[in-house]
Amino acid sequence: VRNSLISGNETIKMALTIAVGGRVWRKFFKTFPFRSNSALKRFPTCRANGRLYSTSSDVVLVRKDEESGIATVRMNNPPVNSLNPTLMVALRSCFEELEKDKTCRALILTSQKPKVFSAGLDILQLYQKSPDHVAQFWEKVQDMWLALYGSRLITMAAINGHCPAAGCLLGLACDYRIMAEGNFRIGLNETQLDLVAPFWLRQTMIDVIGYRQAEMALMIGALYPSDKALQLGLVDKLAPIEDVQTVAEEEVKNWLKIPDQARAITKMASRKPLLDELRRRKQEDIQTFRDETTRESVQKSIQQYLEKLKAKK
Ligand SMILES: CCCCCCC/C=C/C(=O)SCCNC(=O)CCNC(=O)[C@H](O)C(C)(C)COP(=O)(O)OP(=O)(O)OC[C@H]1O[C@@H](n2cnc3c(N)ncnc32)[C@H](O)[C@@H]1OP(=O)(O)O
Repeated sequence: VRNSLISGNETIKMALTIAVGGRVWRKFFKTFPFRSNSALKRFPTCRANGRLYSTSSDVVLVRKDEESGIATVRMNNPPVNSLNPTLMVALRSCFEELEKDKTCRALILTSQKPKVFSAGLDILQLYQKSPDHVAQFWEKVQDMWLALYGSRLITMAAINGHCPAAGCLLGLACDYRIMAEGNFRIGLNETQLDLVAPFWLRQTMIDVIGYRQAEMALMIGALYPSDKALQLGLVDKLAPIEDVQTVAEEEVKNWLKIPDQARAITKMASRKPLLDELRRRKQEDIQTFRDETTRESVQKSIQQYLEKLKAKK
């Protein structure tokens, strides 16, 4: 239903707007200008082009190649890039700054620490916290996702290690996923923590791997090794861990041959309904998360999960 609505409404609306050169079209180009520039720069924190790309923390490192317009965004929150408020705010802010940068055309998201892309949400932020705390926490998850999933840029996940839960959420929000070969796992294992993936995350999983596989994967909270993930279409390509970044750059260069406008409009045509739905249901989604995670039985499960993580050593 969602897909037919997209083609039936959004695409026609967009095509008409393009044809008659209406307001939405002009607004689109005002919001998403397309250009590129020159010179390679490396930045220790979130600075690129002398401009601040994120918060003052160094949990996100950005390097932008001015010639190609490709920005590499590295998560740098040791030991496992768990998504705490600082990292999520920094990522969101970085995505938004790159979005505004007229010379930026593509974004590669990866981890500064090979072997773990991201361990997902910081579980400690969900344990024995006040309802207000978890509500604010969840809004940061939503905002980070909205900025990445709704980006006009080519977004590529260079998954150089484990990628569970909200790590996978980040990967699914990108346009293309390259994952390290070997004993690394990816998936939405929320049910293992007694959590239920929200509608928008569930939908992106369905969109990427199809209904039946997504339904099963979500129910059992499956974490797949990278070769199985490739087979399912959860990732698009595998590479040796040391080559993931290079392969991502090569792939982006292929995508850059496609005119930005047509690519970005096509992407928005398929993503806008889900983006709009989350924007519309944001408060309801926050309430669900707050009520679910603070439930006694869920708190117990989170506690047990944390104990299992510690006992692993
Ligand atoms: C209505 C409800 C809606 C809910 C929707 C929620 C959507 C998303 C949910 C989530 O993302 S929940 C998080 C799920 N994440 C996981 O299950 C991953 C758990 N971690 C691991 O499996 C492993 O850590 C790893 C990623 C495979 C890496 O293994 P490695 O051996 O390299 O490191 P560890 O020794 O396991 O960990 C080091 C250190 O970090 C702590 N830690 C690991 N993951 C997390 C985490 N997600 N949050 C907080 N802390 C984490 C781990 O306990 C270790 O701590 P120390 O023992 O060193 O203190």
